[in-house]
Amino acid sequence: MADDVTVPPGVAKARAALKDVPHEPGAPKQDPILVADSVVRRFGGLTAVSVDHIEIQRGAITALIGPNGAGKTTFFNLLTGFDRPDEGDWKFNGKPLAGVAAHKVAKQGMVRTFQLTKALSRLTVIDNMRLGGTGQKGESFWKALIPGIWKKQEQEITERADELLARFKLDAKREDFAGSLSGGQRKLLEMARALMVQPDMVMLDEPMAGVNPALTQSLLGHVKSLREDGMTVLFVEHDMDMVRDISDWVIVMGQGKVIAEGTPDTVMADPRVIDAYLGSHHDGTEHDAAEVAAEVPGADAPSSSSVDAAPSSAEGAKSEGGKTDE
Ligand SMILES: Nc1ncnc2c1ncn2[C@@H]1O[C@H](COP(=O)(O)OP(=O)(O)OP(=O)(O)O)[C@@H](O)[C@H]1O
Repeated sequence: MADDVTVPPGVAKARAALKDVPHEPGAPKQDPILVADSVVRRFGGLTAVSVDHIEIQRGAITALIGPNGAGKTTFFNLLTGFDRPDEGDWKFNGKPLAGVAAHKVAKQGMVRTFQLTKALSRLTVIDNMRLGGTGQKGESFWKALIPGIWKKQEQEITERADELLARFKLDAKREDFAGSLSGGQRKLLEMARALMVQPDMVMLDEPMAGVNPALTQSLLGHVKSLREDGMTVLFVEHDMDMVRDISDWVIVMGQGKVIAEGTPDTVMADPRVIDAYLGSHHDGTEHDAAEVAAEVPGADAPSSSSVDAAPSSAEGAKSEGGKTDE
């Protein structure tokens, strides 16, 4: 490809690592940062997650997609310690992490973004950042009791927070209440806050939800820059334009299982994937053809993020209680 000359080093490295990986569920990776086996989560009679094997390539951006109810969020919650599996094991950086509590998972270097809760909306932007910095790698309770060390650490946390606010162009909002930010700025704050713990892997939950198309490029740029900084990114997203734009690899879930894996182009043309999305609409309710086409990755959807993003935006606004950029 002619434009390969200008491919940034992080992209080139991720592509090279994934070049020979077979496009099939559970495919082994060259250098996986996360390996999970036989992860099952049931809610009563419903098996929400039943993942036999999954590997996430270090340094790459991997998208986790699938129709509504496929089990993506539940799987995310399990991996990050916010929910417990009925069965299953996984290792992060070679260390077992199954059943480990969320704050300890973050200390190991795997962190997820969170939508701003009402309580956090009432804090200033800088206080949100400082809060994100507590529980850093190496921080101990006993050290925190010694005033000198505590003060120094607090100063370091504030310096790091200010650096990140500048990087995410939120420095002008430093003293504003987080609740006053637009949808896109909130997403930037969520990402910046996650970086306070200097993670190896960042997990983003619908980073495009509630984001005005005008801020989309800036947000995508920030996600890509994480890869250039050597971080691994795993994200759940319904916006297929974003998935196509930034993913090195795509993992598709359907009814709790991994049903396909591969590069964005191959996955989105995979009949199993298209079937899974169409199948999710075989629920007895009537759906507009354009609505189905917009959500099915390989279908001839009117290519518009706004169509894809519409349900996510509504969800984002609903769950955050905040305003979107629109
Ligand atoms: N706490 C819970 N109690 C009971 N059922 C649950 C619970 N959480 C999730 N489920 C069910 O588990 C299944 C998987 O849900 P999950 O939210 O993980 O899917 P998803 O792929 O993230 O969907 P979406 O894209 O709509 O967010 C769904 O059928 C859902 O109703």
